[in-house]
Amino acid sequence: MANIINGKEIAQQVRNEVTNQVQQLADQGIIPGLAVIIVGDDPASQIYVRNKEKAAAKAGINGQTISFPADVVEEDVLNKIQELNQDDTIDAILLQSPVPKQIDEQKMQSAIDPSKDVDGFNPLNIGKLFANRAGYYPIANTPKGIMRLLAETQVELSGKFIVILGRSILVGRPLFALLEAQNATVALLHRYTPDELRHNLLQQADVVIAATGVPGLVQGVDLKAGAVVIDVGITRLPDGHLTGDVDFTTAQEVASAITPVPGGVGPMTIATLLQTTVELAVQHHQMEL
Ligand SMILES: NC(=O)C1=CN([C@@H]2O[C@H](COP(=O)(O)OP(=O)(O)OC[C@H]3O[C@@H](n4cnc5c(N)ncnc54)[C@H](OP(=O)(O)O)[C@@H]3O)[C@@H](O)[C@H]2O)C=CC1
Ligand SMILES: Nc1nc(=O)c2c([nH]1)NC[C@@H]1CN(c3ccc(C(=O)N[C@@H](CCC(=O)O)C(=O)O)cc3)C=[N+]21
Repeated sequence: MANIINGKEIAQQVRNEVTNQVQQLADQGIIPGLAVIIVGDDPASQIYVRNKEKAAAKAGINGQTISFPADVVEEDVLNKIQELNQDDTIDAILLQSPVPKQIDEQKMQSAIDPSKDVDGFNPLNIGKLFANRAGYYPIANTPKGIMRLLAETQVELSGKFIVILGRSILVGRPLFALLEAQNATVALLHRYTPDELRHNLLQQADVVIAATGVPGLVQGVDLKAGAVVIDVGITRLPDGHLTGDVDFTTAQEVASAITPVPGGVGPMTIATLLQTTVELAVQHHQMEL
């Protein structure tokens, strides 16, 4: 039976670290500022944004949410981003995904000042990540949180074979770069990966990270005995429950460690967002913690 990785507990540890850092900054008269922009009324996005706002307030971060109606014109969002770029009280800007069709998400991501880009979506920051550059730059929080989960669970990465399912800029792609930088051999799978190839690669994987939003994509029989399984997927079932991409019941019989949904990667994403916000504030004020 697998060790169930307690994401909630590790996330709480990260949040305690962040709260301490915020207190140190407060002693110098600095309050980190996080602005979250949300466009439209997607209920799932609304919940995430509310969670982020609550978590920021609890840590002593100045969180503000800017809501636009679903039919907002692109120029209004762009103007808001430019205003926040200029605002000295704001250290971190997040544009909640997805956005309605009339908004060019990539254009918005490029407009966010790279030094306030808390999602790490600006091409400058993505380029640094893929070049494995030294020095500080923001990295997407879900992948960054997963790296912390793996470190806290003492999962060896160097020389291991890792399969990532899903190649989004939010999860799969940055994870590929982070894991490869730790000397793992990484396969990045997607919708066009043939089923047979997916099964073959999964059989060999020491670590499996599923981030597709396809419930049940990974079953216990797919896994190598002792594999570490990280389930990023979140799908709300008709009965209101949340489920991941991994069939937890069969997978936990084969895996050596596995993250649950909820209570695994999700809480780490929120905690890491707060951590990155504080890091950006430290950078802006040229301080060290
Ligand atoms: N726990 C957390 O903190 C977070 C959870 N999530 C959840 O993770 C999941 C993924 O999110 P996100 O990356 O934003 O989603 P996207 O929809 O942007 O990307 C999904 C990815 O999965 C791939 N995919 C779809 N079907 C299959 C399949 N059958 N086999 C292999 N790959 C497949 C897609 O391939 P292709 O590129 O070819 O279309 C795509 O690359 C969602 O459930 C989301 O809710 C997301 C962010 C944070
Ligand atoms: N620009 C941008 N950056 C993001 O990081 C981003 C985004 N857009 N759009 C949507 C996804 C999704 N996401 C999650 C955040 C928290 C939980 C989370 O807290 N999950 C908890 C509880 C979930 C619940 O109960 O609803 C859990 O899994 O235990 C999940 C998913 C961030 N995302």
